[in-house]
Amino acid sequence: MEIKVKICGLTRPEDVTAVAKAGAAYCGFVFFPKSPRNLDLATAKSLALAVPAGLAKVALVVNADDARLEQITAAVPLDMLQLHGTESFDRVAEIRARYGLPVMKAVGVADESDLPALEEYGRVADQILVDAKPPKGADRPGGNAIAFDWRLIAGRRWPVPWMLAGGLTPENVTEAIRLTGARQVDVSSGVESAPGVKDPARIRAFVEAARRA
Ligand SMILES: O=C(O)c1ccccc1N[C@@H]1O[C@H](COP(=O)(O)O)[C@@H](O)[C@H]1O
Repeated sequence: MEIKVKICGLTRPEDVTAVAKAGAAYCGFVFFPKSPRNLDLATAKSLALAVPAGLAKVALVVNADDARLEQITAAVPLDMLQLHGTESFDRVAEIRARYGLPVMKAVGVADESDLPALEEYGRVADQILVDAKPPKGADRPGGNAIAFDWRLIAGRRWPVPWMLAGGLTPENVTEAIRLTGARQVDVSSGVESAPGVKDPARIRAFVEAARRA
């Protein structure tokens, strides 16, 4: 099975073109004001409408309440919600039932003690995103270009499909896939020329490197 790539944090129409051309499976739009990739609803809608069929559109939110989720899902055509905050098991299940979209729950990993949560969220979410835990004092829970020790999850499997994230780059993604056995990978910072500015050559290189694994 071919490795599926998600490129997260698109902000411009040319990013959509680059991601589609490179052959990624998912693209991500960030709705988190403290992120350099944050989008307003109008921009997100116009980007999403430009996404070709076959490239899944994912909205990344952080502890969003119902009012915010209603705004986003009403304005932007989407294929998946990515919950990247401290959403509880019940909240994940509630969002999944209420919005009619598959839900991917991000879980931060720094050491062994973080692994049981992956199993537990795997019982309520459609997919899990295995990401690095943010550093203390970070102003966002992801998108920090930080990797965790991939050996922690080598050979582990969960009840639902999962994606590897955190500090991935075109230079390290082949090794990350070989070590962890991931079949899906997610990147934001590693394919940028500056925070929030995607680089088409790095996007292409990332997808090619993931396929080489
Ligand atoms: O990208 C962001 O700004 C962001 C903000 C808040 C939560 C998550 C965010 N990004 C996600 O974090 C991981 C890892 O990103 P990186 O490749 O290390 O930059 C990825 O899933 C992004 O979608």
